[in-house]
Amino acid sequence: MSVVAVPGSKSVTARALFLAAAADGTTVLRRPLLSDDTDGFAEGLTRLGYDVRREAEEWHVTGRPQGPAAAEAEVFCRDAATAARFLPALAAAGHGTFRFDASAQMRRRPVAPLTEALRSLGVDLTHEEAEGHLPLTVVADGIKGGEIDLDASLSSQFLTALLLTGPLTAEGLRIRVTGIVSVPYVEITLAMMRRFGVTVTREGDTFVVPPGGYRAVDYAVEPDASTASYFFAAAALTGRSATVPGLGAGALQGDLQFVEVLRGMGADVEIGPDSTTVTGTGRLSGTTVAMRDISDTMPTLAAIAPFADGPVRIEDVYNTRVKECDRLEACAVNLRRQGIQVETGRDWIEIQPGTPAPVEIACHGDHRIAMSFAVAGLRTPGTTFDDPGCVKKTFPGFHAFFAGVRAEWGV
Ligand SMILES: O=C(O)C1=C[C@@H](OP(=O)(O)O)[C@@H](O)[C@H](O)C1
Ligand SMILES: C=C(OP(=O)(O)O)C(=O)O
Repeated sequence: MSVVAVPGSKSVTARALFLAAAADGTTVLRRPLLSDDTDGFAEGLTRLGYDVRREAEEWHVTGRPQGPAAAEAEVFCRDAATAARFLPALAAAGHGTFRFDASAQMRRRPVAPLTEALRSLGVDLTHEEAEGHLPLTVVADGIKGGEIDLDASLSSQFLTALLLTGPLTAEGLRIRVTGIVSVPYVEITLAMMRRFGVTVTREGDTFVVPPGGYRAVDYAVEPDASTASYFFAAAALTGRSATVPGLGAGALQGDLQFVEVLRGMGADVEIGPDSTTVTGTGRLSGTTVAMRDISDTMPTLAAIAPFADGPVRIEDVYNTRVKECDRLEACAVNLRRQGIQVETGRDWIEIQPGTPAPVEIACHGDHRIAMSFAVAGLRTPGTTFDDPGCVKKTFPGFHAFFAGVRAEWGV
């Protein structure tokens, strides 16, 4: 058995940073994720004029309920959609001129439903190049609040941005949502807002966010469940056992449900109060699974799918096409290059059993493609990567850490 202590959650760290910045008082963040995304988020807050002090595993953020201290700022969101979608909403609730830009990868990803919603609330927001994409400039003068419609079928992050911002508006927000994906991420948002003192209520499809401030707290970040999926999958694939501490029955993150997919394929799964263990049984059966709620783990499953004894079909994952890359396409192309038979449709992929050939994996600058195929590489010696460093988005130390687990398992 191996105890695999994975780094903190990206999603929880980003939300905690936002909430801490918006709260009255100084928040202590324990064991935040140290990665490019969260570094970019924290740097963005600093640029907006917030006081963020980072000491390794403990970050201190002094909030400003009235909004950014800076009257003008340029924020570079790197590859992080959390920063690119949450920070413009935070800035809009303040007063000043704030410009947001991002990497080429993030510039390609949509923000239109969010920016249209902000505009309908009266925010002066201009897209500099392509409409609905970064770079964009917000000329902020507070948000009065009110009622808005939001299409969250491409990303739940638009809704999270507005929910987090709601308490900073004068009258609160009523957000009527259609077509939502990644619902468990919205649950993380609501649970964390409650922890910082704000309760959102629901009336059917409408989220009702009251005005009134957040309070600073002492917040421990739980380990990242999407990152844990690589070690759970590796255990299932190699007949080993992986225990991830800090992620148990009370975990906030929906991606922990990936272990239920592995259970359905034949792995032994034990979810304790504060840890989860997956033990491989030497067998992986084929499966059909809808991953709309846990789509960051789609590449994890796709990469190990050829080792199942029947077809693996993953459905309802259209929005994986607008992540760091078109993940359905990237998985299909890499699997085909390995000699595996794959079919894809608009929102699904089906992978046939086979023996993958060792090839160079095309990462498309996507940390999840790299980490997923590294797991599959346990059974395909000779697998290499065109851009192994792209893991820095959420887990800069992944390759060394993974090598340590392999050494412990002797695989
Ligand atoms: O809110 C969040 O922290 C996230 C929401 C999900 O995105 P979508 O809502 O775009 O699916 C997920 O894929 C992403 O990694 C993190
Ligand atoms: C989709 C992801 O990230 P982002 O927060 O940039 O959307 C991801 O981490 O898989």
